[in-house]
Amino acid sequence: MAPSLHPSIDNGIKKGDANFAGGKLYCHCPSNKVEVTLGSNVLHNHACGCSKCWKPKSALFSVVGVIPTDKLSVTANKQKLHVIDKSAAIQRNACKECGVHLFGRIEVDHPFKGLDFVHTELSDQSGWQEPQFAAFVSSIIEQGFDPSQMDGVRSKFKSVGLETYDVLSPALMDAIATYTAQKSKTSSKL
Ligand SMILES: N[C@@H](CCC(=O)N[C@@H](CS)C(=O)NCC(=O)O)C(=O)O
Ligand SMILES: [Zn+2]
Ligand SMILES: [Zn+2]
Repeated sequence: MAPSLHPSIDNGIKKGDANFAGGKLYCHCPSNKVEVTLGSNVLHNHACGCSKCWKPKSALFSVVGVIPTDKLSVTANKQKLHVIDKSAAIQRNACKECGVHLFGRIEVDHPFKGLDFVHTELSDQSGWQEPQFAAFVSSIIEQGFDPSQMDGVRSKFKSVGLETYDVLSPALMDAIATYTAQKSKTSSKL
């Protein structure tokens, strides 16, 4: 059997609702769940193969999107959250009990500062933006995936309509490079 990329991708992608206004995310604890309320839909939702993003059990990829920081609030059991790696650019706030990542926040100077990273599968509502592309695909090899099986992974993504990249999508890489150019004041010379 082919390995699971992610439960929301394996059997084809369900389109989101352009008018969806947001909803709640919950951790996996059976009780006293951490609850996060999102005041809008997410943007740039995508599969991520990196080793740092939270993924459901037996999935090779995470599915993660972004939302402006001011649209996110922790509305229950905030005391159960801790930052798993304080040295990372994305401060991933995870539940101490079940390990689920509720949101990742950028506190340092960074092109994506002001955006929080969230996993909409932690919601029981539908309408969230569907995954748009797959990022950090080759990173799954670093976590033990057999490199000879990568063609199968990339063709599976393509078969459900997702382009694959080994870093981020061209649009996001351009946004990062634009930020870097502006910061080093080189953009005026081009
Ligand atoms: N190959 C590395 C890639 C890690 C990486 O760069 N992840 C990206 C996508 S989430 C990132 O922006 N990380 C910033 C961070 O984790 O703070 C891994 O799998 O650990
Ligand atoms: Zn939990
Ligand atoms: Zn990642």
